[in-house]
Amino acid sequence: MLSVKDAETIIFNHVQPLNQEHDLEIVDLLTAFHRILATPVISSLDFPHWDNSAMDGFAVRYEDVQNSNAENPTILEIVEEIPAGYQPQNTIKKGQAARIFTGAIIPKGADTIVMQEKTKLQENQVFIFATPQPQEFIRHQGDFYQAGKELLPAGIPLNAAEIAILAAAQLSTISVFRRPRVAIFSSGDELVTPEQTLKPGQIVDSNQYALAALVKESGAEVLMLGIVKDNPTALTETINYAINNSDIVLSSGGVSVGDYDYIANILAYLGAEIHFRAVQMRPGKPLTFATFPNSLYFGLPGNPVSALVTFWRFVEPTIKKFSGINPGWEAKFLKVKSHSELKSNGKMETYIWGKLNLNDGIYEFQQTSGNLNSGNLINLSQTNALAILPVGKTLISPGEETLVLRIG
Ligand SMILES: Nc1nc2c(c(=O)[nH]1)N[C@H]1C(S)=C(S)[C@@H](COP(=O)(O)OP(=O)(O)OC[C@H]3O[C@@H](n4cnc5c(N)ncnc54)[C@H](O)[C@@H]3O)O[C@H]1N2
Ligand code: MOO
Ligand SMILES: [Mg+2]
Repeated sequence: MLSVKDAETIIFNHVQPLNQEHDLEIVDLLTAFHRILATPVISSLDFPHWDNSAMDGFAVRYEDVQNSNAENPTILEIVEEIPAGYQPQNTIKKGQAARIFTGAIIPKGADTIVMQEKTKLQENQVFIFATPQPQEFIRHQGDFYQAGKELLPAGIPLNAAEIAILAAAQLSTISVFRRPRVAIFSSGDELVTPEQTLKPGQIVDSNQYALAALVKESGAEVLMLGIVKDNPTALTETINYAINNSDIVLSSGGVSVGDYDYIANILAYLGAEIHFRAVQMRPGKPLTFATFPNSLYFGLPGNPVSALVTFWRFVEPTIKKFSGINPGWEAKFLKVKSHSELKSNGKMETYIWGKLNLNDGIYEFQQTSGNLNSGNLINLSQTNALAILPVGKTLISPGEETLVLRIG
């Protein structure tokens, strides 16, 4: 059976990220949050824009104050007060200083700031009680960034820091990648909506809602196509619509070997290239991956945990890579101590859901309580990690290290 690693390689090799020229949207600073920058940003401003003071104090000439101490303070004449936002009018000459505040422009002639705690102000004179370092507390023009260089590279998600940088650079129309469009539907004769009355044998289509939430969390747009009966005609119609109206299609159910599991046949009928129909993992074994000329298709297994585990392991990084995130679209794994005993039959790469708990600042994995059955979605609540036992590993004892995938 195909290993998880090989399945991942096949999938990610088929993900062609959004195009830097054609897949753009222009957004403003307030709507840019969590969008992906599509083109590199270059500013024509230096940061800082001009030499400025890092402290409230006095702008001085270093050579005037280089022998100052508490017993022999240097006394300078204050010729100007420079608050932030004010353009200094005077040049500081020998024996002179300017009163200055944090962020204000350094006046001509001055080369050093003495913080006010090391001074005493008396009328228009300042007593300097300590010798500063030359250039101390001056933030020089261009120290942080020089105009014309790359300020932000394409492919990064715009979080608070990046939005602050764009605002500071006065760049308020921002070119981001459009959101990928992900179609979702559920297949199964037994499925009803949360609003419908349950008849014997029926269950609620919870996968559609879970997947919609995860797709949104991954930064994509959701196209909800509802519940489709285990009926080849209805499924063909839905899949055909989905592949023509989205970049990525997620179905859940109908991918195993049962008589009513039609998905793979319909994909083949519609001309898909089916890359695999099973992966050596549990839960999630019947995961199906296929490609059409303009869309990627994931046939997720119907069991609620299997659908989510395969989403976290394969679909989330696919959406991120497709969105243009680069670098950093890959799934992130941590090595942590396991608090619980973790078991597997050793035949499949096994994903065990649970929590990463902080213990004295160190993460520990704790398996969820109750039944680890891929049909049991109840104990998925508040889980935030999947511990992974590789093929061949049957036991991880408490205190032993395990690999985990962070989720949510
Ligand atoms: N003979 C075999 N039977 C099964 C195998 C196998 O290898 N040989 N694999 C099992 C595994 S593993 C899984 S996982 C499931 C996958 O099944 P399907 O993807 O075909 O899904 P269904 O048969 O349609 O449903 C399975 C299960 O999940 C429930 N379900 C389906 N859709 C939803 C939904 N939208 N929301 C909530 N729950 C859903 C469904 O009622 C079933 O209980 O196959 C095993 N069988
Ligand atoms: O391995 Mo299936 O995906 O659990 O029930
Ligand atoms: Mg089935």
